[in-house]
Amino acid sequence: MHQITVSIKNLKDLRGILSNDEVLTHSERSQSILAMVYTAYIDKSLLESISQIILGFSAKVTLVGATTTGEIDNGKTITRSTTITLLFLEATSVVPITIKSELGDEEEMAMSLRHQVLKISPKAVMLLTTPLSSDVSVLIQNFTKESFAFEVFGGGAGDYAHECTLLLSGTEVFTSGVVAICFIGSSFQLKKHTFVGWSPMSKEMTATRAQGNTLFTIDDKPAFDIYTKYLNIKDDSEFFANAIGFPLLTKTKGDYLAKVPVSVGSDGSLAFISSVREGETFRLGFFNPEIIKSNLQDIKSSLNAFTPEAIFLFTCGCRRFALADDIQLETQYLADIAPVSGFYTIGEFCDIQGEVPQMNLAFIAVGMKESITFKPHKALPERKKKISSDKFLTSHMTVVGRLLYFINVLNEELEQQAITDGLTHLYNRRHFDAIFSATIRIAKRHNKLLCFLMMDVDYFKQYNDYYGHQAGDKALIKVAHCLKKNAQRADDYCFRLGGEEFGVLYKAENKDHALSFANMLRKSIENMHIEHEKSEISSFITVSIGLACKETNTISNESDYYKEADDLLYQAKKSGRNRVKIN
Ligand SMILES: Nc1nc2c(ncn2[C@@H]2O[C@H](COP(=O)(O)OP(=O)(O)OP(=O)(O)O)[C@@H](O)[C@H]2O)c(=O)[nH]1
Repeated sequence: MHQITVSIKNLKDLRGILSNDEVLTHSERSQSILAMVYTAYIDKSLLESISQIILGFSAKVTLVGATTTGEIDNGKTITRSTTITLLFLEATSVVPITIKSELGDEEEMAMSLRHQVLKISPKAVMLLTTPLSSDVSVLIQNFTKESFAFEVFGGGAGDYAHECTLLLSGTEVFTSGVVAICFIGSSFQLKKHTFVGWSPMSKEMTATRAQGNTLFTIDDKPAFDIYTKYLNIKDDSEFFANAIGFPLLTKTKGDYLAKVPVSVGSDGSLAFISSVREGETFRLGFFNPEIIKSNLQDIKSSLNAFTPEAIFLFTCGCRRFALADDIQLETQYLADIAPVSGFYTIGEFCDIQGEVPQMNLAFIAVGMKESITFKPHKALPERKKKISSDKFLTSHMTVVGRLLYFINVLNEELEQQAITDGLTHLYNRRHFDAIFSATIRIAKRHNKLLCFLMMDVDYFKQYNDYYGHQAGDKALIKVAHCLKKNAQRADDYCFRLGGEEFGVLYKAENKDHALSFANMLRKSIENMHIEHEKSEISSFITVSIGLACKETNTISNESDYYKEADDLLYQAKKSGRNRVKIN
């Protein structure tokens, strides 16, 4: 395998390149040639002329191309240009599959693509898509819905004006569809890496209303609020450029995926280029040069050990805005391992543990080789300028990074304090109010019984009067500790609702289970044997419990549900204390 990339200014340049000795020699030796054209110009006739020349060069050529928001020429980021990459393959064949489409038939397009790809069993499939005129998330999700035994990677064609993108396949130039380049051959090998390089900084938030690529509400408030409230980003012509620095980060398979909002709707909704799921949680992220540096170093050592013969980069156009001139450091970083080509995308993707998320802001590096004979690792040449001492980590960025880190930690501490009761360290009443409605809403999606338990310490006034207020505090801490110790499942929540009153929210298979759990809590408290001489029903501290269990679809009103548990607690007290009353 051998890769040559050149930038051309005109068709004469292209003809010159195709007649140079290096190209002719590799062409002769090759079984197939993949020619890729990446161009900033949304110019159909330019692509058609390029196609005529390249296809006329050799019958071995498979020609594909895309418009871009930046091109990569031997690792160098260049803009407003046209690059031609020729990948000479000695033992691999390349089969292109081209599907043109209209908006809305992505599912059909995906099925047809899948059917055609499966027939030829490729090792890897590189996809070029048209994100401005088709829903790429739907295409990719359906294409990879069932298991697949090939690697997938690629990116969306770009356009500086975000108006129209073009794909090229053979002699065809079109605005909507997909081109799949299938690599077939037993000696073809590939290694992919991806990272984002933005770090989370805010509290976790939930997409409470979303459909398709539109996010309407975050934590039940208009989604745009988070950009105005926390970042002072306005809904003006600069919105996209400002929001790039602060995308929403979702955690997927241990790593963060970034989603950058592209525009704001009149209802305060945010539009993205990939879909947003209701219930999805995320944090606001910030651009973190330290993470980028360390990810690049990891990729470099992994790719160096793989000894690729060519590297393709699919890197999000947004990275160029955020990294500005430093972008060169990122794309050139791998160029001393193998020739690096590629382009800046609108949305990029690659398979991660069997799934292919549509990414944003990501950097994808794909190393390829054909040789199966052992090659010793190339010792990495010393870079004249080490990445750790370069512009990536100017003192300014380090300070900003650390300040953000500080804010983050502070944020977490404040958040924890705001929801915790100072005496018992259980969740406080305020957090109960937030969790109670959220639990009811989320539980509606499951079929379990939701249980709300209200608990009150018996004869606690007498306890305080006899043992003193401080001893009373200690007793409350012990009761709280006992609750926490016994209610440990991920969706058990214990609260101090106020004074000597506690609440537990939990789920159960049925009422019998719910009741025995409540009785277990009650007995555990009595079994702590906290002496209570003034109790009329026991020698130790005991509690009374009201327990309201509900099928979640029968809860129409939170306050009625709360009152039901409260009334049951009252009945437990009235009927003798140290007992559970269930509905
Ligand atoms: N030590 C201490 N006492 C508290 C705290 N909060 C509330 N209390 C006391 O808890 C007692 C609650 O008394 P009551 O509401 O009369 O109830 P009770 O004595 O437990 O009687 P029953 O609930 O009917 O069994 C009051 O004396 C409050 O002052 C606290 O944080 N620490």
